[in-house]
Order: sequence, then C-alpha cells, then structure tokens
Amino acid sequence: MVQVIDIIFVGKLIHTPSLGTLEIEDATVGVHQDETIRFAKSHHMLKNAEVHVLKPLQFFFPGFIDTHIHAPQYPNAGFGIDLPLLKWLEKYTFPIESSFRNLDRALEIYYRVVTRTLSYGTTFASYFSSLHTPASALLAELCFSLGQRAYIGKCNMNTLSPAHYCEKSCKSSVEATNVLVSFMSQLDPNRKFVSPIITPRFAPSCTKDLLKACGELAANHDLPIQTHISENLGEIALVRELFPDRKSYTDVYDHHSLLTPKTVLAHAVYLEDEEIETIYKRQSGISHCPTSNAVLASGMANIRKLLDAGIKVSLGTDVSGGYTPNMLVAIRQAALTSRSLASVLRDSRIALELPELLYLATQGGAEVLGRGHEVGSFEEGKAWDALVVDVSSETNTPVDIYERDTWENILSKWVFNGDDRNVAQVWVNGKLIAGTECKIEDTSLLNLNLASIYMNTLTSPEKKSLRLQEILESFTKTITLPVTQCVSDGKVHAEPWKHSVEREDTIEPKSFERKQFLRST
Ligand SMILES: O=c1[nH]c(=O)c2nc[nH]c2[nH]1
Ligand SMILES: [Zn+2]
Repeated sequence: MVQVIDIIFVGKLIHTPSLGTLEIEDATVGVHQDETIRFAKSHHMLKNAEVHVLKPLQFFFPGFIDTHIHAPQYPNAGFGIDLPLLKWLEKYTFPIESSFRNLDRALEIYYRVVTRTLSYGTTFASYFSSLHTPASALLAELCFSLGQRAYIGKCNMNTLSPAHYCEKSCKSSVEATNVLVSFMSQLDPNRKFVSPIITPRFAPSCTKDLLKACGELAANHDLPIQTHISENLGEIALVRELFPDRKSYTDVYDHHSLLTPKTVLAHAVYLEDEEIETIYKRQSGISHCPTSNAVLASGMANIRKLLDAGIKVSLGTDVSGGYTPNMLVAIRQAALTSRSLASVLRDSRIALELPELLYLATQGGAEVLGRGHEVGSFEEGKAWDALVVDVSSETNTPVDIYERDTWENILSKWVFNGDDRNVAQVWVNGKLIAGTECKIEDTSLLNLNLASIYMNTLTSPEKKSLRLQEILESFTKTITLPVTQCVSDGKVHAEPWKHSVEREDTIEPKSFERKQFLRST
C-alpha cells in the first residue's frame, strides 16, 4: 500500500489556464500525493504536510506537453538537415527506425529519450515509436517506470516504405497493434500514465484497408489517434496521386474515420479552408512543429488562422525533423515562425504572444491529447504535474536577471535563454521524478528496474533467465557511458546501429505475458 502524504508548495506560480491568459501569483498549493491539487491559491494548511518553499528566483510552471515526438529518431537529432521530407525519410529516418528490431538498442536509446525529455521538463509526451511492437512495449515500460505520462504508438505502415522496414500486410499491422494495446492495458489499465495511441504513420505509408482498420481500432478500443498531415508540398502531391477519389489530404483521413476529438494531426502547414472546417467539425487537434518545419524547409504554418477557426493547437518538438527534444526551443521557433509570417503576410495579428506560446506548450497540449481537465495548468482537482524553474545565478545559465526585471521579463528571459539547467524539479502526479535537484541515489535499484523492464518485453522465459546477468552488467555501462556505443577501433561511427548484431529475440511476438513489475511508488 502506497503511503499517502500531503505536500504543500509555497512560491511564485505561473501558468496559462486559457489561450492568451497569463497568471503570475504568490501561491500556496496543497497536493495530495498521487492524487490531485486539493486547493490552489489558498493559505489553508494541511496536517502533517511536507512543505516545499521556493527560493526567491524559483517559480512553479506546468510541465511541458510535447504532442509530437519520434522516440526512435532521437539518435539523429541534430543532423540530416539537408533534404526535404520524403528524401529525408528514406535517407535518415527509415534506417534508424528499422534498427529498433534490436531490443538492446531500443532500451539504450529509449532510456535516454525519456530521461532527456524529463530533464527538459516534458511531463507528458505523445510518442511515435517504430513499427516494432516489442520496442514500443519497452518504451511504454520505461515511461511508466520513470514516471513520464506518455501516449505510445507503434507506426502502422504497410506500403511505400523500404522492404526491410515495412509491415507485410494490413492484417499483420493490426495484429501487432492489438498486441501492444493489450500489453499496455496490463501495464496501466486506467491509462492514467501511459496509453496506446493508434498511429497510421501518414497517408502515403498506409493502404486504404489499413487506414480504415486504424479508424476501427481507435473506435473499438476508445483510443486516441496520431498522424502527420499536410507537411510538405511533395507529400501533398503524393497523397493526391495515391487517393485521387478524395477531395484533400484531410478528406483521406476523414473518409477513413480517423478524425476524432482525440486525433492529433502533426504539422498542418498547407491546409485549405475546407480542410480547416472539417478538422474543426471533427474537433481534432493540431501539433504545430515549427522547428521541424524550418529544418526540413517544409513551410510555415499559420497558427493564428487555425486558432481563429477554433481548432485546438499544441506544440511538438518532432524529433528528429526537429533537432532537439527541448520544448523551450519549440516555443522559441513558434514565436519566430509566427513573427516571420506576420511580416511576410503584412498582418501583425499573426504573431503569437508569449502567453499564447506558453499555452500551446502546456494547457493547449493537454486539450489536444484529450486530457485538458487533468493536466496543463494549476487548477483545483488537476494533477500536480509541475516544474520548479530556477533562474538564479546559481544555475550558471545565460538567464541573467537584474533588479529591474519584472516577472513577465524573467519568464521571457527563461523561455529565450534557458535550458535544462533551469529545470530544478520535475513533478508528475505529485511525485518528484527528475530535475537538477532530484538525485537518483540508488543506481543499482535503477538498473534492476531497467532489467525488469527489459525482461517484460522478451518472449521466451529461457532467454530471460539466461540474459539477466548480461543485462544488469550492460546497464551500468549504458547509463554512465552512452556515447561509447558510437566508438570502436578508435573511430567514431556515424551509424552505430549498423554495427549491432541482430538476434533472434527481436522477432515480433504473437503476444506478451506481462510479469509483475516493480514500480518505485
Ligand atoms: O516530420 C515527419 N517525420 C516523420 O517521421 C514522418 N513520417 C511521415 N511524415 C513524417 N514527417
Ligand atoms: Zn513527425
């Protein structure tokens, strides 16, 4: 039985509960651990509570919600900015994703992705994994055990992809998805922390029957959906060619019942007015990915137009089209993109203001993921998913604060100059899980946890026991020296996954039996 402790947080509290509203106030917030904010902004005290009082240049901010990130593309973050979308997929993206057949590799990289995004203050992420069910299950286990809220979707893709990275049929894609869904239902039956999300990669990589099947999977299991839409002109032309009967890219998804109130559409750079209307009618949401749109020279989405149309909008890092999983960078790029577009189109209203940008990165994300009533801002009854941001000189970051700075200025300086060193604490559901002030003391326990995660995703019991020692040993190395994987014979290998040996246990299983799992709470 988990011991329940009440916690009281005292300090500056900043959030954007609605689009364009910025609240900055001194607050005392009571939180029932593992439950929700009991009372916000009141000075009522709880008995036997643990009290956290912030230092002068620290403040509470809602955890970031990244509504579009490709976990297996993380090793490519920061390179491959020379090609447009379709060529980029072929040259960089499909090769890295296909390497996630190998679970050792998946574990090493996914562990890094989750801990890295947490260090930047992402408390909730909607992940695309690769097409592999075991590696996707592993990512789910990692998020669950490390405490990050996550939607996890294995890619559905059965056409127009390289032979070595393409599902064989609609049927096998659906079966593999069902395996992941049932695995995750055992992991977190209430979907409070981790939930599957149906993930048809994008229209060109799915046959019509698979698009239809994805719509049915989402409806039958009551699951959210994520995909890409209207990112790049070459892609849009391809969709027109592949689906000549459909009026538009949006119509392709609508026709296959993929536009629901729980659908996340990434990019939406070139939507026509009629498509915007359809998306509004279906109450689907958009993940704006401005860094990726700039890196791949895809275009500039007019977010003001989407907001004016009443569409829910959020922000995504879109690693590795986006070069970093840092949500602060997504916010900066959204600001600059909107300002560039405002000047090009000679309409100053297009520029997004700081409170709007912060909303997109928090409450806007929660709304798009269908969890606006639970997370995204500090309201009575919501979960305590919060950051303690520290902008004091002790952090040694380029956020230099002077006496005359107002809290609005301080906030803006953090957004434009801050980094992970300013993320002192990361709380999810009333539990401290990351941040510079959160020290993981017992690394052996962490290793053990990771090992049990790994074990849960393997199929054959014999292989599990045989490899336990090996796994435990390799973790110590992986955690402390992740980069050594890229170096051999004294040379740095740009594509380290090519050097890994494929093993039999990377074959897609028919089903998972989830073993009892250690969660640290
Ligand atoms: O930015 C993108 N990243 C991807 O991995 C992808 N796949 C299809 N369309 C895509 N766009
Ligand atoms: Zn993407």
